[in-house]
Amino acid sequence: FLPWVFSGQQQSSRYGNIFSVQFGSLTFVVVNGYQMVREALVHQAEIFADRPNIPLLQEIFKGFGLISSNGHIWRQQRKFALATLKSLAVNFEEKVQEESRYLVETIEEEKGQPFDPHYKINSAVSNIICSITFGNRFDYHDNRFQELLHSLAETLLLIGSFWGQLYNAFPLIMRWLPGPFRKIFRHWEKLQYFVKGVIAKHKEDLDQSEAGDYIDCYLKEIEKGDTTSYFHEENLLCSTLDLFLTGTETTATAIRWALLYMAAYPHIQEKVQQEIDAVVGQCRQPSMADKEKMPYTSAVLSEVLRVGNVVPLGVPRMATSDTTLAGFHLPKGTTLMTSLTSIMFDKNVWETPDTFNPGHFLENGQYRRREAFLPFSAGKRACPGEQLARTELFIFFVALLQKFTFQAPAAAALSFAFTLSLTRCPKPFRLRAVPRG
Ligand code: HEM
Repeated sequence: FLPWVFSGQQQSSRYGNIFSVQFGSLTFVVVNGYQMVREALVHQAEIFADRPNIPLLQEIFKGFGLISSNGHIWRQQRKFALATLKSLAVNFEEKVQEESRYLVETIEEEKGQPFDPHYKINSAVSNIICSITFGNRFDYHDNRFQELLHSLAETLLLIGSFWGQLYNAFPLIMRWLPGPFRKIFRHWEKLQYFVKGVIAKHKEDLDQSEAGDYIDCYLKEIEKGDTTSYFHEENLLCSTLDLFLTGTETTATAIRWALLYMAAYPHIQEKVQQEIDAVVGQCRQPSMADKEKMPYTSAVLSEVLRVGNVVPLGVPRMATSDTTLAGFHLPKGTTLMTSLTSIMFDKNVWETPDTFNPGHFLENGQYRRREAFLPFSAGKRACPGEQLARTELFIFFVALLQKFTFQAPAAAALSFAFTLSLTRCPKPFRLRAVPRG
C-alpha cells in the first residue's frame, strides 16, 4: 500500500494530482505535485492542521505529545516546543561541534576498513536531541543507549511496515492477534520506562538546577499549576518521546544518504572537500558562519535532501471542516497524504529529476533557493526541528568530509536500495572512511 502511494509520479499521471485510496477501514486522499500540496498545506493551512486518528499512533501516544495530538493540546505543546527549542538554540551549534569530534574519533577507530556507519551516525545525531531534552549525551559504547536507538529504529520501521498498515486498517481484529507489530508496544514500553526515569531524576533536581534543558523547562511550566492547561506529565512524556524519535531518525537517515552519495560520486565529494579546504581548512572545526561561503556544499546537502527524500509522504493531515481541493469536495475528517516524493521528483520543476545533481541548487556559482523544495513540509505542522536538522546536517557532514574520504569497499558496488516506512532509509551498507592527508 505505502509503496503504491509512494510512486506518486506514476500514479498522478494515471489518476491525476488528487485521488483517493481505500485500505480496510482507512481512506486516504493523496495529493501530488507542488501546486496541489501547497494549496492544501499553505492556502488551506487552518483546514488541514489536524492529524487523523491513526490506530497505532493513537495506541502509543493516546492523543498526547506533539506529532499526533490535535486541537488545543497540540497548539499548546507546539507553541511551547517552538519557543523552548528557540531559547535552547543558542547552544545547538556548540553541541553539534562537540559531538562531531566524538563522531570523527569513533570513525577513526575503523582505520579505513569497511564498516556500517548506521549506528555511529544515529548515536551522534541522537546525542544532540538527548542533550537538548535530557541535558546529557551518552557514550557510543553505552549498551543501554544502543538498545534504545535500536528500539527506536525498529519501532519506526514497524509502524510503517505492512504489519503496521494492517493494524491501522483492521484495528479491531489486529488488537487481539499476535504478529511482529507487537514489538512496537514492547519497544514503546521500554522507551517510556527510560524517559520516565529521566523525568523522575529531573524532578528531584529541579529546585537546585537552572532550566537547562527541555524537560526542566517543561517541569517549570507544570509547576505553575494552571489547571486549565495541558502541561502535565503524560504530555511531557509523549512530547519528549516525539522529539527523541523525530530528532534522531530523520536527520541520521539524511546523513547516511549523504555519505552514500559521496562514495558513489567521488568527483562531487572532491569538489566539496576543495571547498572545505579553502573555507575551513584542516585546523579548526566548521561552524554555521562558514555555510554562506560554501555554496557548493550547501547545494550538495540540499540535493541529498531532495533525492534522499527522507519523509516521502509527509505525515498525514486531516480536514478540520468541509472543503474543496482541485474541484473535489472533501468532507470534514478526510485524511490527506501530501506526497513530498511527487514534489522532489517533479519533472516540471527539476531539470534532471532522477539524477543526483547539485546544479539544481546553484546559479552562477551561488546557492539557489528553490521554491518547490519542501523536505520539512509546510504550513501549520511544518517540521519544528528544521533549524536544528540543518545545523546538524551541515556541521556533521563538513566535519566528516574534512577528515575522511568516503569510498565503496573494494570490489563492492554501492546500492541506493531503500526500505520504505514512515521514512525512506538506505538498506544497510558498508563504506570505507579513508583518513585524509
Ligand atoms: C532531515 C531532517 C528532518 C526532516 C526531513 C523532517 C521532516 C519532517 C516532516 C516532513 C514533517 C511533517 C510535517 C507536516 O505534517 O507537514 C515533520 C514533522 C515533525 N518533525 Fe521533523 N524533520 C527532520 C528533523 C527533525 C528534528 C531534528 C526534529 C526535532 C527537533 C523534528 C521534529 C519534528 C516534529 C516534532 C514534527 C511534528 C510536528 C507537528 O505535528 O506539529 N524533525 N518533520
